[in-house]
Amino acid sequence: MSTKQAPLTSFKVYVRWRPLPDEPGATEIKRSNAEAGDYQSVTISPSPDSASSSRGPKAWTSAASFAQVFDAGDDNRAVYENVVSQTFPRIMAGKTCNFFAYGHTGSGKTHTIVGYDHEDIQQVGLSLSAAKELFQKLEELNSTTSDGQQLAIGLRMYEVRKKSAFDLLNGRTECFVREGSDGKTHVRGETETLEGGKVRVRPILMVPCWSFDQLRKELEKGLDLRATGTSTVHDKSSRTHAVFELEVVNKALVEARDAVIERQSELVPHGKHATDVYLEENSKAYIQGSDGKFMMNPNHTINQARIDAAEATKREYEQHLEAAEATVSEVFATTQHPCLGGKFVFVDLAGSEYYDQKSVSSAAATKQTAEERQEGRQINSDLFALKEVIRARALHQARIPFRSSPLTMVLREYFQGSEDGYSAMILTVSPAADQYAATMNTVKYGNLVGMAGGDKV
Ligand SMILES: Nc1ncnc2c1ncn2[C@@H]1O[C@H](COP(=O)(O)OP(=O)(O)OP(=O)(O)O)[C@@H](O)[C@H]1O
Repeated sequence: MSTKQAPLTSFKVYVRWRPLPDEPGATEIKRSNAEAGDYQSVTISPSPDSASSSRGPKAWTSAASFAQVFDAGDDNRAVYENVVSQTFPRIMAGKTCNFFAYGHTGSGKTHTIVGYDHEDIQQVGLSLSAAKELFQKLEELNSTTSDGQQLAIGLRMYEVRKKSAFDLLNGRTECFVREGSDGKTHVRGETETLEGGKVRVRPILMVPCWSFDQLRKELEKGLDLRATGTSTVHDKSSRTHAVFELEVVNKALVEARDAVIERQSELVPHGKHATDVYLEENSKAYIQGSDGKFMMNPNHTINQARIDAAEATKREYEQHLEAAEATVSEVFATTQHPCLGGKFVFVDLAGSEYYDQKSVSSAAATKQTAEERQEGRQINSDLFALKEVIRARALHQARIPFRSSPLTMVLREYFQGSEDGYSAMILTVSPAADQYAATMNTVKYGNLVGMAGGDKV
């Protein structure tokens, strides 16, 4: 691992080499890094003599766009301590920090974000290590906090696939990604009709966890539901972007948010009734004459009192909703803990082999089904959109293209979550010679992202 730490700017990109896969005949590419100020550049070449060869892939050197480079010998703990741990002051101030793993299938994204060993602290992925350290900090605060204000970690886990999100803590329920009239992205499930005509649309479920063991068990249950497709390279290849969110919550916040969902359910039938009454009264007020034209119906007077009564009831329920929303704001305003609402977001992005589908060999492309090709195109456009969002933010552009893909729509809340939040991307790459093209594509993508990030614009 390079030991130098780049300053904590708004976006940083890291490179992580995985060990050479234990396969017969596996050979390594040549690779090196060079320091330039606080950052590093990476040089890769397929074999020691290829730089001078006139045929085949050549050596390639990135710009100095990487904050740090982790070697194959660096374990998850080392990555955690260098990438995530330093962001705690922001989380404890209630901000949002996002961490993305980007790389080719089998390069170590899931290994980095969640890990395959959930017990050994050296091996657990970044999300579990962050949960562990966060619980330690919350326990200290809880020791001097009254009962109702005790802090916990709210866990959300979902996968984004095509235009939907699948809630991993709620039986993989499909939720739809939409923009609301308030300009915010809403990720909500199917409409459920409840007793008394109430209509509920649930957001992604958040499970409050009061101990590390509880959180780990919930996470493992969610992981069992992760979709795995087939891949020519890695049979557990994920074709989805998996999002793991850890938010500092307390009982009052959980209850206040539940009350908002409840008040929204109650409002829906009254809103619908008010619209129905208005339309009914107005449609009776007009009749069609023999010439086909509409005219006032002389036998009907609009019952304005009926319309007003329905509107008044609707308004009453709107006020209940406004009061519930105000309670959520009040919980934040009156908390003794500024960390309330602080969020870690870890994203295990879909395989980078889908990025720039033009580079997929025709042999590999013909092996894909039509659905796989369509899925590949969507992943490609998600990853392109993510790069553009990061770029636009770094350049402080007035218009950030969050709407370009369902992935960036979902991520909007996290990017906008707090003004001085922080994001990092870890490029996971393989040193195997037969993965050279994939590695090159990953590093090139990260180079573009890293060039845009933080203070390098
Ligand atoms: N840095 C690493 N150290 C040790 N083992 C690793 C490392 N990176 C990956 N591996 C191992 O390689 C295998 C594939 O890794 P992983 O499942 O994390 O890949 P992935 O990038 O998430 O792939 P996919 O996109 O197909 O889901 C796993 O068995 C994992 O434990």
